[in-house]
Amino acid sequence: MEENTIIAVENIDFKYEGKNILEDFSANFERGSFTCILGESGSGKSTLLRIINGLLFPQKGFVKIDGEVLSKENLIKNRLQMGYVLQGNSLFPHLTVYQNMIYCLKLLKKSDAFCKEKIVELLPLVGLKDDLLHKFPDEISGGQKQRVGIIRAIAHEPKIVLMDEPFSALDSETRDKLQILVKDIHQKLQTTFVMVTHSEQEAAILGTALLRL
Ligand SMILES: Nc1ncnc2c1ncn2[C@@H]1O[C@H](COP(=O)(O)OP(=O)(O)OP(=O)(O)O)[C@@H](O)[C@H]1O
Repeated sequence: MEENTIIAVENIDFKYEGKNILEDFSANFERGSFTCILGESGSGKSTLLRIINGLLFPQKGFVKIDGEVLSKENLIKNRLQMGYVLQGNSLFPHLTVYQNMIYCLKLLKKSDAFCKEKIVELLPLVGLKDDLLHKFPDEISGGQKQRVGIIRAIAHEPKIVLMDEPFSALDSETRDKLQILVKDIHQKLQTTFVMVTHSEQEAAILGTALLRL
């Protein structure tokens, strides 16, 4: 594995109910890159993201995160080094905006004061105001939910941020704004981003690398 590789997917096979989705598939993701995954519907883009996140395990081959083979034993540790933004509303409905944002920080046992400081620092980055913090997800707009989801994914300073069509449920104006915002966040944080998208245009705006399935 090259030194600059942060995620190595090595010769994986993945089947759902006997149907091959990925076959002897390999890919390397460079540290600090923004890889956009493009491909036809059903080609296995979301499946690949779930395999990288350890939500699914391949029947053959493996994924290495920073040189370590992802396994059931080190799954929690590795997951906490990743952020995950999903399509549509993936916020916990029973938690407030603030509680959603600090979810991973709390799993990492960060103090209340640390969490508060971190969220105050991140709010302007995604263009949100603090009057939203005590609302519940069903009291805010789709664009605001995705902004909250982005904070939840980056607040614990993960090494890797995975995004699965994060803007697909949004109107074009909100989508354009959030694309710029995510590009800025990537440039500021220098974190590795992997994003599934259907849009060649989005991939051209955001991606520093392209992966076609
Ligand atoms: N839980 C599941 N059980 C069985 N088959 C599944 C399951 N999840 C996905 N599939 C199938 O696996 C294939 C790959 O799905 P996946 O969601 O990874 O594709 P995708 O490239 O992300 O598609 P899209 O662009 O439509 O979101 C599809 O044919 C899908 O129907």
